[in-house]
Amino acid sequence: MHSQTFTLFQLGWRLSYSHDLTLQDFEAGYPARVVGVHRNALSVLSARGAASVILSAAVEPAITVGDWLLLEMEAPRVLRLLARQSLIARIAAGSERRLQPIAANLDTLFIVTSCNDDFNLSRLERYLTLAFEAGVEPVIVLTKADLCGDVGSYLDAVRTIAPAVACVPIDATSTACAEPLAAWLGGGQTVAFVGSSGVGKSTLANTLVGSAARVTGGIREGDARGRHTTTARGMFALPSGAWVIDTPGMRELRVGAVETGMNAAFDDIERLAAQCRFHDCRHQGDRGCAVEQAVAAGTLDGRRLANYRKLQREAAQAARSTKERREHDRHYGVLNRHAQRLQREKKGRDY
Ligand SMILES: Nc1nc2c(ncn2[C@@H]2O[C@H](COP(=O)(O)OP(=O)(O)OP(=O)(O)O)[C@@H](O)[C@H]2O)c(=O)[nH]1
Ligand SMILES: [Zn+2]
Repeated sequence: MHSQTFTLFQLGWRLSYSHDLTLQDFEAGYPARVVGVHRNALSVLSARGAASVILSAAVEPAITVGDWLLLEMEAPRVLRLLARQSLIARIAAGSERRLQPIAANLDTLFIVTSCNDDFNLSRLERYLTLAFEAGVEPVIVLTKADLCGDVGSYLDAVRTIAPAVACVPIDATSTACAEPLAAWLGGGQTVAFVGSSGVGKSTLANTLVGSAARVTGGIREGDARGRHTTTARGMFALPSGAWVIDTPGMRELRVGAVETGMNAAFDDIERLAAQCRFHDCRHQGDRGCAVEQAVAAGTLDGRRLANYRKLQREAAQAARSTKERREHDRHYGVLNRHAQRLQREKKGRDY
């Protein structure tokens, strides 16, 4: 897939990963980054070039795109999964509700929405929560700005919910959009896109691949492989040297809510809550509630509070399901061991 070799820095290596490695580790193995996850194998890139690592049952099953691994010096075998700097995980579909890693070691999450009916503050709050929970810097990308007569009002609206988050209006179809996003697309930086269908995620990725290709001498211009890159599943390099993680998991991300992310995404509400008269205030008709007073005074949007409550309920629900699952597993494990013992005893009698 990638014929070039990359330096560790180009692959997104950070000094902090070295802190996770001992001298023995460096003697026994070398770091490699996961760029593709297949049923039985991983595609990795390292300073040695591209390699395929066969997954054995013994290997950690939760390795995901973007992960850094320590590979054995002699054969491409996984010695260890290095501690992640950030991780986007989702609650797996189905009744089990396991946390499934989707993308690791991202620097930036581009939250993509358009300057039209797709624009929805509650959805943005969800994505912001997700980014903060994952430990990734969010950047809000407002596409279709070229079709909108009043981009300023969208920027103002974003400012009311996330004054500290960068918000960049663009025309995703124009190569000019690479410039305002350049700060997050430097060499060795890793990004991913989230957003509803039709907001321009693919368009933006294609433009970023295409525009820079043209700048760097047209190597990819008209080359079918260049186009193909953006639809490949996994992690691919932009000509700017940044990495984009684009996997089915990323596209199907269901935005759940989790506490750490909520504290960051709703820090204004958290700060108000600290001023409520009772420290166990539920902010629902409780006496001396600073949060509800702020809504009454018009300094806090009632919609935002309602969304906060909704995400809190979902987080509580998810936590409950995880606990129930653990109890179910434990119960099932006991039953299973019991059945196995009965079978062994029966066998013993048969001999
Ligand atoms: N004028 C204009 N059109 C845009 C812009 N961004 C996206 N589009 C158009 O919107 C349509 C949908 O864009 P896509 O890139 O397919 O959207 P997506 O987010 O990848 O959608 P999914 O693949 O369904 O998740 C395409 O026809 C794009 O050309 C923009 O900034 N300006
Ligand atoms: Zn309160």
